[in-house]
Amino acid sequence: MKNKKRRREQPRPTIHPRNKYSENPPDFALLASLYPSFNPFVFYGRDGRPRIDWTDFNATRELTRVLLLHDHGLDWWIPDGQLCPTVPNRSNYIHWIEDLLSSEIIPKINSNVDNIRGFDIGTGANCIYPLLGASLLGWSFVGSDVTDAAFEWAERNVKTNPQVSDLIEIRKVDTCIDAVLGEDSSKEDLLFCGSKSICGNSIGRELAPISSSTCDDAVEEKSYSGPPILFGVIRDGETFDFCMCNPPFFESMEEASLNPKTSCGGTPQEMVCPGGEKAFITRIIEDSVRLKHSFRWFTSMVGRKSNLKSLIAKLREVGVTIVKTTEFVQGQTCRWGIAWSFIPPARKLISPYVAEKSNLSFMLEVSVNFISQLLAFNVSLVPHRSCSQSNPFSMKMAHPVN
Ligand SMILES: C[S@@+](CC[C@H](N)C(=O)[O-])C[C@H]1O[C@@H](n2cnc3c(N)ncnc32)[C@H](O)[C@@H]1O
Repeated sequence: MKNKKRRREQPRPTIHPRNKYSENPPDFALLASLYPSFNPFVFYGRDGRPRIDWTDFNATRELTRVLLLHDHGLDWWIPDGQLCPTVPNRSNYIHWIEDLLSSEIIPKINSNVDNIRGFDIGTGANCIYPLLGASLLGWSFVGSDVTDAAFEWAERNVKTNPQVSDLIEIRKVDTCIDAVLGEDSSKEDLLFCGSKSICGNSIGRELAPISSSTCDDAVEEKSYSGPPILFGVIRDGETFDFCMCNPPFFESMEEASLNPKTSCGGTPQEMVCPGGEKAFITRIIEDSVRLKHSFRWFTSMVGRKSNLKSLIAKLREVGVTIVKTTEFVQGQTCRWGIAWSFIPPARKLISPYVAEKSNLSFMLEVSVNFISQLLAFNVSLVPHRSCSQSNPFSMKMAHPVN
């Protein structure tokens, strides 16, 4: 009882310990003194502390610009209205992936390549994840997007930073996907062609949804019906250590505008998708089945905790070997991270399924011929450094990977 009480009293983690801002939050007064363009957005509250108006898009964009410049040496800009990322929050997702990769529970796909290679689904005009991943950790990226604005501005943000530009490729998703579907695509697969819009906007043209054989009841009526996400975008023979995604969370702009406390911009194309994030991530899961040999980890951000349960059920259904979740506490709001893999874990496991109430992560039992499964994935069989975690079901990391 005592222990329980003590556990509850512990403060919730708000920021990853390796996050640049975990010990030193952005100093608005300092930034205002160094960057005259930021100065007009800073005011002082009654307590004498410097603040900005989080509901002012120009203020949040200028803060992001000066933080990327001051702390990361990145020259960055986005046009009015495009989704403006908050740098400390986006960094948390990068560091969580860093934790997943370094845990070595899932062996490397390509042991010859030292360089970590990621795929950022929906990189946006801001291109924030590739810019942070490349500048903080030297990772290389392909960042995809469907809109012209995202493609043009992401490319611009890469080109204005020659120190990372060789590490980042921006890939425009071909919205005419009947040309790129693989041989195993059935007639039930979606066809989407012609419009430059993605899901969510009235311009989008939808045809048949993806094969119902892989859909469970929970998502049947809200299948994703937009342009390709991974399958059809990943090229033959490409391999990645991970993919990441900050999906269009919402089903409508009304839903997206329910948080008046901040203004981070965001166009309908960036924020909205029929079926919302659940449909979008479900499609990523379906794609991951087809691309299971091309990625070590698949990951996505999840905006609603209630969606985690059905997404995890879907992952079990498609036969993943491991699922990890985490919580990102971002100011007043919470987001979740979900990660999965089809690669047999590096250590043989005992229990078929462990999912405590407080711990949604699990690994499936590695049952049949462990070594031949590893070989099928072309993973390195070199012994790995031992992990500090003794219990693979609750991989304890400095930041909670629950
Ligand atoms: C919520 S925004 C995330 C932008 C950026 N990654 C960030 O974190 O600020 C979602 C992005 O996904 C893009 N998107 C939507 N459908 C897509 C698809 N099928 N393939 C690639 N990108 C897509 C949107 O255009 C938008 O830029």
